[in-house]
Amino acid sequence: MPAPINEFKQALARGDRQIGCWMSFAEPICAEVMGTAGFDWLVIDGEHSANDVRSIRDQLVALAGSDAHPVVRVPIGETWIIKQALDCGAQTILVPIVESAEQAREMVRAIKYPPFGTRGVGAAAARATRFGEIADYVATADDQTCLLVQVENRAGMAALDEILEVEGVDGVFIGPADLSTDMGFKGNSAAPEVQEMIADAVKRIAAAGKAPGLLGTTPDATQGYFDMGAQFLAVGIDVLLLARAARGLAAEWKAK
Ligand SMILES: O=C(O)C(=O)C[C@H](O)[C@@H](O)CO
Repeated sequence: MPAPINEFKQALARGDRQIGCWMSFAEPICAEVMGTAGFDWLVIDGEHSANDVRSIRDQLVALAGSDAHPVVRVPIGETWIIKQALDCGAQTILVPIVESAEQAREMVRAIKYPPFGTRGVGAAAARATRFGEIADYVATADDQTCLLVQVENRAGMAALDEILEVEGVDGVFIGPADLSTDMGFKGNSAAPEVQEMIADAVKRIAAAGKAPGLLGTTPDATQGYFDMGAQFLAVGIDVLLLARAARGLAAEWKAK
């Protein structure tokens, strides 16, 4: 039995648009609810949410019955956390703050087994192999792992062309919040200068045959990124969905 097919990776390779959502509650039951919504992909955010490897694992379990593909964002691009996420059953890894082609190559190696890669071999007892049931996992997993790197500051943008030449990078996510802050537009990813840089990066990513990705947290921003051609596009964050709905409901009934 081979490793599960990564249909999200295949969709990106076909050029299909994939609509997703960020998950920041760091709670399995919330992931299970989000898994019923109909998104193509869902981010388990290990960078800006109170996630650890156990909660990441538990959210992967919660999404096992969903058609939404789980994307695990690790807190930082380090091999030890990536191998833990992969052994927990993640197949798609999102790495924040990638600033060079060498860093991107290191991340590609981290999601692949030796001799090409550096991923540690501990799958026999891991959830990734269904605890040993997937006998051919180690031999077949590399084709199903998917690497998405985040380019989200001026250094990364300066290295974007070299990053795009790295084989094994499947997609490049532009982080609007971090990019705008690094560009000097703190809290203002809508600044024309930021939007111009994002639009240019999306074109270059697509022209290189990689998938461009973005996250919009307001209708206008999301529509703008959709129109730019973002291929894997997150259209919201679970925490904001609840917070905004709750505030609106309270205001509606308290105003009566
Ligand atoms: O820089 C960004 O924007 C991202 O990487 C997404 C944020 O980290 C996400 O948490 C929304 O603020």
